[in-house]
Amino acid sequence: MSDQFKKQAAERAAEDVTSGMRLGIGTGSTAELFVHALARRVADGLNVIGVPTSERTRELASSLGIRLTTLDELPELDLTIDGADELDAHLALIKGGGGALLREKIVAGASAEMIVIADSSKEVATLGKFPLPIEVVPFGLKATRRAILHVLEDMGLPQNLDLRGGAEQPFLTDGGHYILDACLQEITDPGTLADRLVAIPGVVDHGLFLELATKAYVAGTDGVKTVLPI
Ligand SMILES: O=C(CO)[C@H](O)[C@H](O)COP(=O)(O)O
Repeated sequence: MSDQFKKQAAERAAEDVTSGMRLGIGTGSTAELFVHALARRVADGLNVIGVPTSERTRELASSLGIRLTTLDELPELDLTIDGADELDAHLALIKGGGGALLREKIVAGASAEMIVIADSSKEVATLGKFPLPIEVVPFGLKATRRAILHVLEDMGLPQNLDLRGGAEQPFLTDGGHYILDACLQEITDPGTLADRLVAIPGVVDHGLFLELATKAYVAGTDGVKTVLPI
């Protein structure tokens, strides 16, 4: 069922794309459904250019005939469309379940608008049930991990931090970094947590996307609803 909802949200977002747009194209299963919907419109004559947020998305979009470039070639975008792991009523997000958070955030930050596409299971009152991905450089991993744990302790948050993929074969992002997933349950002050995490040397970025999304299409049993940040 959730796949059907993801498809409905993705197809609704594809309707918002108009000819001439410079698009950021997200990563994940919902974003992939958007890529398919966009490719159908491109085949019908829609003229757009896209910047993918991962190598995975680049391969799919290019195989479906969507014209692509890089953010270096096109540093200003009109619209990014991407999935999310969680969204709240302010359209604060947790992203990075697919490991593409850094490029996703850079691309969303370069875009005038960001539309989130999701099934209704992703809507939450408070962010944090989904583990927060924190992207770190491999050098000094243990020291960086300790510094993150210190911040979590200081903020009264649970100190559960897992290296994605495990120590034997850590997951590597497109940028060659590791991901630490923080199981926090309830993030009551995402702004402070975001600021404190990025201030740690060794932390590249984290999956809190604050004040980036301008609209969401959330699909569920009642159809696709439009959510604007409160
Ligand atoms: O942030 C992401 C990838 O880094 C995805 O947008 C997020 O994980 C949602 O994925 P899906 O659409 O497969 O549920």
